[in-house]
Amino acid sequence: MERLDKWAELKVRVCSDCSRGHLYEIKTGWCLFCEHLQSNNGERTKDFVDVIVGFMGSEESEYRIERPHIKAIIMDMLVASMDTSSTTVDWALSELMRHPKAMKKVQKELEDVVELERMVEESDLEKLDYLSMVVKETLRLHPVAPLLVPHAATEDCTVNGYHIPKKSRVIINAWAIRRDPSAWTDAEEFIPERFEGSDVHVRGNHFQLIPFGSGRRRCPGIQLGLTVVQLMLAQLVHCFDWELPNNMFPEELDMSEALGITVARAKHLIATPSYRLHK
Ligand code: HEM
Repeated sequence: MERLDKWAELKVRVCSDCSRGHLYEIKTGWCLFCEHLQSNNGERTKDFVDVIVGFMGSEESEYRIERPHIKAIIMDMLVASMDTSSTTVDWALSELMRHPKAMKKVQKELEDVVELERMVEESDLEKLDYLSMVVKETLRLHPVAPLLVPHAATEDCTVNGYHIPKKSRVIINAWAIRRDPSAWTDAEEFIPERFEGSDVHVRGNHFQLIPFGSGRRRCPGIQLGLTVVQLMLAQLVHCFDWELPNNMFPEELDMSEALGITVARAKHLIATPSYRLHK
């Protein structure tokens, strides 16, 4: 009910330049496109929208991009990036709270690399090896899109003796692969150290770990997704110590999964932060 009421409050605003209606807040009176077109004078750093707007109506470019395409691309990016990234951070923080030793190890790494006088920055991430292992292990245990996205065979093929006719719908169970005992020891356990000295990555070259899929239709947002998740998680555990409510023991934290296209925690993670930086 609450959510419906919120939608009812939303008013369609009209851009004062192109006169099209938009559902989002228009700060300048212009919509996203007109805002970008008006301020495309080299004074500010170009963003992603500037780059695609630059292709609009261009005769020379091999791409024919117009407003509806840009809207669809931005919508695709928002839908594909928001839940996936935030859910991964939620699972990572939950796992760290269930494993206080791992939490201490990440915080110690952050203290050594960043210290406690400032916040973590994106440029610090490449030096945070243990944090990167924690994120990999989280994506192994909690692939947010457990069945990836349905694929279709473009030609007849045979995999492991199974014939797959052209145009069949193929669904990959990434969730089951990550707990395959022939690929992982103690598959159910959260052990970031398993990636120490290992070249197994999440980018789709190692089929035992494919939280972003693999091949030409794998997630195109891998780099952005990993950066956002690592930076958010680093900031949360660098800036704050976290405590579970009612003196709950770490192992009592409920890790049940909710069913959905992306698999989130069934119950919200409730934890109390206390600030730990010196500034
Ligand atoms: C932790 C973060 C993320 C995870 C775990 C994730 C995971 C996935 C997975 C599993 C797929 C399906 C791949 C397949 O079926 O083979 C996918 C597709 C996709 N992702 Fe992500 N994603 C993340 C972040 C992002 C971000 C940040 C963006 C863009 C800004 C993005 C854009 C897309 C798009 C556009 C597709 C569809 C690709 C296609 O159909 O060709 N994702 N993602």
